[in-house]
Amino acid sequence: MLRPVSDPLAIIRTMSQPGPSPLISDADLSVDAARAAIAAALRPLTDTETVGLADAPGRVLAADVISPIDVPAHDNSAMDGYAFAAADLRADAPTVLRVAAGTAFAGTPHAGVVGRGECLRIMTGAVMPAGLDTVVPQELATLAASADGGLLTIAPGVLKPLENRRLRGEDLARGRPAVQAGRVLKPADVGLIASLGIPQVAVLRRLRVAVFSTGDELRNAGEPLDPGCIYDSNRYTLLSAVRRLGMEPVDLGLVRDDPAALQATLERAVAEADVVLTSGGVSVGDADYTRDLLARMGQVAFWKVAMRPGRPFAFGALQGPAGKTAWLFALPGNPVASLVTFYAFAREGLLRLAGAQATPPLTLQARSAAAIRKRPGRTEFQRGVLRRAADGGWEVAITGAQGAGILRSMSEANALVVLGQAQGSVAAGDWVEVWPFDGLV
Ligand SMILES: Nc1nc2c(c(=O)[nH]1)N[C@H]1C(S)=C(S)[C@@H](COP(=O)(O)OP(=O)(O)OC[C@H]3O[C@@H](n4cnc5c(N)ncnc54)[C@H](O)[C@@H]3O)O[C@H]1N2
Ligand code: MOO
Ligand SMILES: [Mg+2]
Repeated sequence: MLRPVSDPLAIIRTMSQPGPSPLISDADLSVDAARAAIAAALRPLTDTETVGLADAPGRVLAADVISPIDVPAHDNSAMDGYAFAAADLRADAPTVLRVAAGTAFAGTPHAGVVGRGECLRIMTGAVMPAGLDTVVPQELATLAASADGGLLTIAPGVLKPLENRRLRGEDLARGRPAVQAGRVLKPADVGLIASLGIPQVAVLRRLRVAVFSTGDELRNAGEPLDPGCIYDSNRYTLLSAVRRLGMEPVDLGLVRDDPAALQATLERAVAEADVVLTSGGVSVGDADYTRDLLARMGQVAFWKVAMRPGRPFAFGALQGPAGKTAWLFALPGNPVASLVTFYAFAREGLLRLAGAQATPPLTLQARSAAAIRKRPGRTEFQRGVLRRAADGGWEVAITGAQGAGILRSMSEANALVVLGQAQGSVAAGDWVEVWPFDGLV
């Protein structure tokens, strides 16, 4: 069993000391203040494990990888052609070189000596023979037979000295950091580490994220739909989002609107995971028990954010019966609000806990394809399709009705359109901020 490395309750307590802190307030926090508070509270886990390179993509590197060798390990040819000494290259007249015996292949260095006035047949990646420093690609030279082998002619001006040679250590010199701790390893990182001859790396252990849905009306897909009920979508949305972030989802299923059942599930979630993601029951309805329970089982930093959708969103920490603690993101029940608050808050928080470096959403500016009505006061996250306009620039179009329960609007979208708290309506052609979904994975 891995131990939690930071104490969520202690951190939340520090944040909630009397003073200018905006936390533990019932007023709506701005999106930026909520994000900053979450970032300030969370400390990355430090438990590490070793994985082979094949299992490394998507994992968070735990320590800098330092290159133990020069890459490449030797000067080598960048082209198939002929190697020779730059001192033999003539700028004003054809360069004529005698072709020495043998060939330098990648993996089989040439053993002989190549003298001045000579060249050697060489393949891409082959070690540059001693004394040679320039390669002419075969298509830029003419080979003619001669009595003692062959003669190579290079016309003036087709090549500069030292061209087509790759230097030892030019990719990475020995002792240099190759990949830094905190990197979420992508294919190029894994390849770079392999190029250093390192077969396994230390990564942070996967963050465990418990997910459950609350509500008497919820049924699992595959079950009959009783009157007044709906199928649970949030749990599948959130489990997918957690998995896409490379973390370990813990599926705790459906929980009825019953305080005892909810408490039992929360306690199990705290025992089994680093983070608990709930959806539903955080508003003010008569069956919204999550909020009160959270306040009893832990500390809640804030309840409400000045945003649409997603206003009833809570962040805090929970303590289980055995003293174990876990972070809590209580997301609103409306399906769009649930995923928007995941993207706006939970995603970055989870990545930070997982030890990943700089993780804000990738944003860009796009022109709005049509007018968008908005009142100042809350940040709005509308769902949009980002595409290239006729002039080649980015354009975004809203995906129809934007109700917080219309999950289709999110499914058809490939981006969120983020309209700032103070902003009013947008005219067609105005620039708006966009968070492409690809940058949120
Ligand atoms: N008087 C007020 N009522 C509401 C307010 C408010 O400020 N004052 N806020 C509204 C907003 S905004 C939202 S969002 C919701 C949040 O409600 P809860 O988080 O308490 O969620 P529930 O009441 O449990 O459900 C709301 C809605 O979402 C559906 N739902 C819930 N869970 C799921 C799920 N796993 N899969 C699919 N759909 C789900 C649920 O059936 C309800 O329709 O409160 C507003 N009310
Ligand atoms: O979070 Mo609510 O979605 O604003 O309806
Ligand atoms: Mg409710």
